[in-house]
Amino acid sequence: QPVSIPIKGRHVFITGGSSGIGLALAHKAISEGARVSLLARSLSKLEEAKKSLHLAYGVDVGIFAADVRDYDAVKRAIVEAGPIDVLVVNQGIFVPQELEKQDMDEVKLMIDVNLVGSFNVIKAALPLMKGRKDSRPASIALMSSQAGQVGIYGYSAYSASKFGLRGLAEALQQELISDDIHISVIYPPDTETPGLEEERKIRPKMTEMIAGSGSVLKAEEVAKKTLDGIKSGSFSISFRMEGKMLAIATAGASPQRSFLIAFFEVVLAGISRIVTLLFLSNVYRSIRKSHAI
Ligand SMILES: NC(=O)C1=CN([C@@H]2O[C@H](COP(=O)(O)OP(=O)(O)OC[C@H]3O[C@@H](n4cnc5c(N)ncnc54)[C@H](OP(=O)(O)O)[C@@H]3O)[C@@H](O)[C@H]2O)C=CC1
Ligand SMILES: CCCCCCCCCCCCCCCC(=O)[C@@H](N)CO
Repeated sequence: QPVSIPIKGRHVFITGGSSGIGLALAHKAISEGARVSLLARSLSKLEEAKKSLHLAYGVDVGIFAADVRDYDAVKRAIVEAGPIDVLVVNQGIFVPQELEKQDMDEVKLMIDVNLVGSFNVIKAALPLMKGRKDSRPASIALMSSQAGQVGIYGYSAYSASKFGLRGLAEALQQELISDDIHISVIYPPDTETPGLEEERKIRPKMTEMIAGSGSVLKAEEVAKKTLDGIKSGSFSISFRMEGKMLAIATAGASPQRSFLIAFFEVVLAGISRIVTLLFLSNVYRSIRKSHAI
């Protein structure tokens, strides 16, 4: 069934909203008339974001300094922020490294922030979302990554944390559909953000080669397409041709609201598997060459 989730005049709560994709989403949501709240750890970065948004649109956003790993802090922030109509669970960290070399602390950090932290945010927001006065459709959007559709060299913990979001989203959609709460999972490729800048300094050559083979998007483009997808209640939100192909190749058991896209998923299933196998054969050939096996 088609659904439309209004943004104008509604409360959009964005975790990780002080930087990168989350901040670009805040700009976009405000430009469409939403009331926006931002949650992140660093108060100074939140205040900077608040200032830039006030400068751009003359409105004040709510800012809440909390670590998504701290359920009580997240709960306090969400109760203070008030009922949420669109929740964007966007926070995420990514420390790419071969697992053999990576500290388990870093593995746990990515799982705790990207996956368990997302559970904390959703658990804290759900009671207020289900009991919302504004009975129009609501949305919970989870920021995944193409690395949440394809496991990539150097991203073992990161991909695991992002693949986990998909299982969470598919289960949660079945639990919340009767409350008119619609789930979206967003799968961006590399996106120009402060996070990517940091990541590029350390990611293994092979990771750079594979991730770099896809598009590199501006945060604004990701924000625009994400908000459009949330408004139309799209369960999977992907970007550019390779992202659309990847979404078809990894459609799995995700729900599909659009008959047209479902038609393409069926008709293009075979070819998208062929393209994926070609992509993978390239990847393994490059790995063999670089390890001179
Ligand atoms: N950039 C890219 O190439 C891609 C990014 N993504 C995903 O998009 C999302 C945003 O990434 P991006 O904008 O690049 O990242 P940035 O590093 O630019 O921003 C990350 C945001 O998350 C916040 N954050 C980090 N850790 C925590 C925490 N423990 N608790 C609360 N907030 C936290 C940061 O604020 P603070 O540090 O103050 O807490 C910041 O606001 C992530 O989920 C990422 O996986 C997906 C595909 C591509
Ligand atoms: C049928 C389709 C064929 C397959 C083509 C797909 C190409 C996949 C490349 C994977 C790119 C991973 C980007 C990770 C971005 C990210 O999340 C990091 N920057 C950290 O945030």
